[in-house]
Amino acid sequence: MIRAENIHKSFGKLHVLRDVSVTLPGGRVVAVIGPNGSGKTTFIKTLLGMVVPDKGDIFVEDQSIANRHDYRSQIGYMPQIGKYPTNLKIKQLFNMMADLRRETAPKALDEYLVAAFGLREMFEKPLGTLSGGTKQKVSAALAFLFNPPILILDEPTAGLDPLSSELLKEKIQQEHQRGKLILITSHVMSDLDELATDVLYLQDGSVQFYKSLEELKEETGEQKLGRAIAQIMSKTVSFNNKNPLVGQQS
Ligand SMILES: Nc1ncnc2c1ncn2[C@@H]1O[C@H](COP(=O)(O)OP(=O)(O)OP(=O)(O)O)[C@@H](O)[C@H]1O
Repeated sequence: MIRAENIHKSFGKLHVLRDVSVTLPGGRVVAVIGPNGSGKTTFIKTLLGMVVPDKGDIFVEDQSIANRHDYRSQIGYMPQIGKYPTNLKIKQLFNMMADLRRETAPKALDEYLVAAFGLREMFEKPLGTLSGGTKQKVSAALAFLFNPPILILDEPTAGLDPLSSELLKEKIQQEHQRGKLILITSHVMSDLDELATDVLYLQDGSVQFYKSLEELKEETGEQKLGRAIAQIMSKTVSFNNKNPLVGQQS
């Protein structure tokens, strides 16, 4: 379980997170949704300790993460864009991660995605030579490798081909069935519709709502998450204010 309490974060004058307080329990798949720039990645990074909040605290399994890093072994993280040393081979990256995790890693690694994505056949390839989609596969396989109880996936299916995307979604569903907490940010509403149990909606760095998918669909009268979100966004975003063409007629 993760608990965020009154998280604030600014970059210079830009207030990116405003008083974010949420509890993310085990056994749930929470979709973190919001317009571009609404603070989703920044929020995720505060949970990982990659961004330090200006105010507020985060608890993982009831322990504050302030000035700690050991809790990170409980989290598998798939970044939006994996940045790896270009000359390192896939195999070396996996060995290096296993080495770093030596003390906390389980005896049996979860190599399901390594096999499903055929990564072993590419083990000798340097990371700098991989296509964007293959890099995504490496990031996904690493996130699941140490069988962590919490998974944080930032745009996990972006750049994956349809088969790989299905394989990853199947894996996410399996891990959900095993009671893990899974956080996903994505702009692909159809994926979230299949995977999410709850929706955390951020707008300008504030929590606009946090509710179950079922509740959201019931309230909006929509059967699809995409339509439910579009309905909410159309109420919160003033189209005319954002439309550069409005008011330009002479
Ligand atoms: N390190 C940083 N320094 C300065 N500004 C930053 C930094 N990280 C993020 N921002 C700004 O904070 C805001 C929120 O960014 P963030 O990446 O969290 O949004 P997001 O909701 O994940 O967006 P998207 O949907 O486009 O991925 C943006 O305006 C971004 O430019």
